Amino acid sequence: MTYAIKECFLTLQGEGVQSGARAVFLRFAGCNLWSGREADRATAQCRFCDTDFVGTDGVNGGKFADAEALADLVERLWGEGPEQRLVVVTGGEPMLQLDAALIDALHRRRFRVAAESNGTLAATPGIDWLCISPKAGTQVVQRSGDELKLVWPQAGIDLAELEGWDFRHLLIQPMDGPEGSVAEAIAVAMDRPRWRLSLQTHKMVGLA
Ligand SMILES: C[S@@+](CC[C@H](N)C(=O)[O-])C[C@H]1O[C@@H](n2cnc3c(N)ncnc32)[C@H](O)[C@@H]1O
Ligand SMILES: Nc1nc2[nH]cc(C(=O)O)c2c(=O)[nH]1
Ligand code: SF4
Ligand SMILES: [Mg+2]
Repeated sequence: MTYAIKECFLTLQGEGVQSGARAVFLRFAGCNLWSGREADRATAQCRFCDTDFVGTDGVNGGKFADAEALADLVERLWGEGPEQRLVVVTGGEPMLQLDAALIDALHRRRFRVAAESNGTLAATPGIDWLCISPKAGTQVVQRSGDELKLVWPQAGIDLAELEGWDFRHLLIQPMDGPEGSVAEAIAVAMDRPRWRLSLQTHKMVGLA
C-alpha cells in the first residue's frame, strides 16, 4: 500500500495523558471531516482544525511505497539512542491509511504505536495507545480506547454521554482559535472531576 505522508518529525507529545513523552510524529495527509482548504472550513464537518495536513510537502513528507520504507524513516528519526520507542500516528485522519502492515513493521522495530483519531472510523487493530477526539455533529463509532480528548467548547456535545463510553482517561482540551476558551475548559474540569485539563504544551515551548 502506498502511504501519503504530510510530515514526520521527532518531538515531544504535547497533548493528553502522554504529554511530555519523546515521540516520532507521523502525520498522514488527508482527512474525512475537512478538505484542509480554508475556503471549505466554514462548511466542513470539523471547523476548528489547527493543522495543515494537505499534500506531502512537509518535513520528511512524501509518498511511501510500502510499510517497511515508512517504518525505516520513523526508526531513523528516533535514532539509535534511547529506548522506550514511541511513534504517534496522526494527521489528518490516520485511520484512512493506517493498516496492519505498518503497525506490524513499527512493532518489529520495537515502537509502541499511539494514534490520534476523530473516531468516525473504527480503529485499526493493534494500536497500543488510542486517543479519540470527538467532533460535534459527527458519528463517532470508536467509543472505546485509552483516552478521550475533547476539544472544548463544542456546541452539541453531551459530556454525560461521552462519560458513558469506554475510555480510561477523559481529557478536556481548550480549543485554540477564535471560538476557544481556556476558562470553559477549566470549568469542565472543576465541575466534572473525571475530566482532566489537557494543554497543548508543544505550542507553549515552541515545539512542532
Ligand atoms: C489535528 S488532529 C489529527 C487527528 C484526528 N484527525 C483528530 O481530530 O483527532 C490532532 C488533535 O488535535 C486536536 N485539535 C485540532 N485542532 C485543534 C484546535 N484548534 N485546538 C485544540 N486542539 C485541536 C484534535 O481534536 C486532535 O485531538
Ligand atoms: N508536539 C505535538 N504534539 C501533538 N499531539 C497531537 C498532535 C497532533 O497534531 O496530532 C501534536 C502535534 O502536532 N505536535
Ligand atoms: S478531524 Fe482532525 S485532522 Fe480532520 S479537520 Fe478535524 S482536527 Fe483536523
Ligand atoms: Mg498538532
